[in-house]
Amino acid sequence: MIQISDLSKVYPDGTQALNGVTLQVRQGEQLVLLGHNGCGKSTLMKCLTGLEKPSSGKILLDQHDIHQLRGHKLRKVRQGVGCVFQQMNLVLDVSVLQNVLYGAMAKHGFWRVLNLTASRTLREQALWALEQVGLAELAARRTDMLSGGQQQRVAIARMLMQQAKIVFADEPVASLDPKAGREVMELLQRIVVEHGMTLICVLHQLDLAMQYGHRLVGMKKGKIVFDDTPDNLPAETFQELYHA
Ligand SMILES: Nc1ncnc2c1ncn2[C@@H]1O[C@H](COP(=O)(O)OP(=O)(O)OP(=O)(O)O)[C@@H](O)[C@H]1O
Repeated sequence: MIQISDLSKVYPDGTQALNGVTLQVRQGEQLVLLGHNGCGKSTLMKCLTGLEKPSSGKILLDQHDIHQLRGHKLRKVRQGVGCVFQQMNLVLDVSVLQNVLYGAMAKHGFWRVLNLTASRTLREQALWALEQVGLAELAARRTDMLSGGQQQRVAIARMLMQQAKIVFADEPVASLDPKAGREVMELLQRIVVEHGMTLICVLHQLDLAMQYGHRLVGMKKGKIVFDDTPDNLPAETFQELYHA
């Protein structure tokens, strides 16, 4: 369960990016965040992943306040959180297998997840994760030799390796062509459903949002302006949301 209570964020230059966001996301829910450029979606994702500190309010991930935790306890909570971001957060000059092995770093430490020193079990797990995303045959390839869609698949394999319970995806298909984007969303949804993960995903494509979100949350000027299932949202609501 993710509980966000009255979250606000004011950047040092005075920009108010979030203004009293309150949201509860149940285990296994797939939520899509929508909204015009600059409405605060990425800031919310950064607060959720701990990259930005909120100015006020609280975020509980499975009852743990991530902005209060330190050291071992923080690492333990982070271990259960997978990220698939637009800037893919992969290490590009190492192998695909190595990137997937990094998914086990929070649990096993840096030295034990290096390809040369990792246990056979860990390497088998990483290969299994790559099989799940259809990339096992590219395990030894340098990551920067993969296409954008393949790199996103590696990020999904890494999150499987991590045994993530919660997945934050910030515009995971933004840099992909429509076909590759749809394939990545299809894969992400299948993995999330199969493993009972909770997903919060920022999307700009309304068709993808309608197809892959069980729940759509719209933001405007740092606030939530709707929160409903795709079936319950009239087309005008979307138009209003994206009206400049
Ligand atoms: N580091 C920062 N310092 C100051 N202002 C920032 C910073 N990061 C974001 N902002 C501002 O905060 C507001 C929200 O930005 P944010 O990136 O969260 O929006 P967004 O909805 O993700 O937009 P997009 O869809 O374009 O990615 C914007 O006005 C943006 O200019």
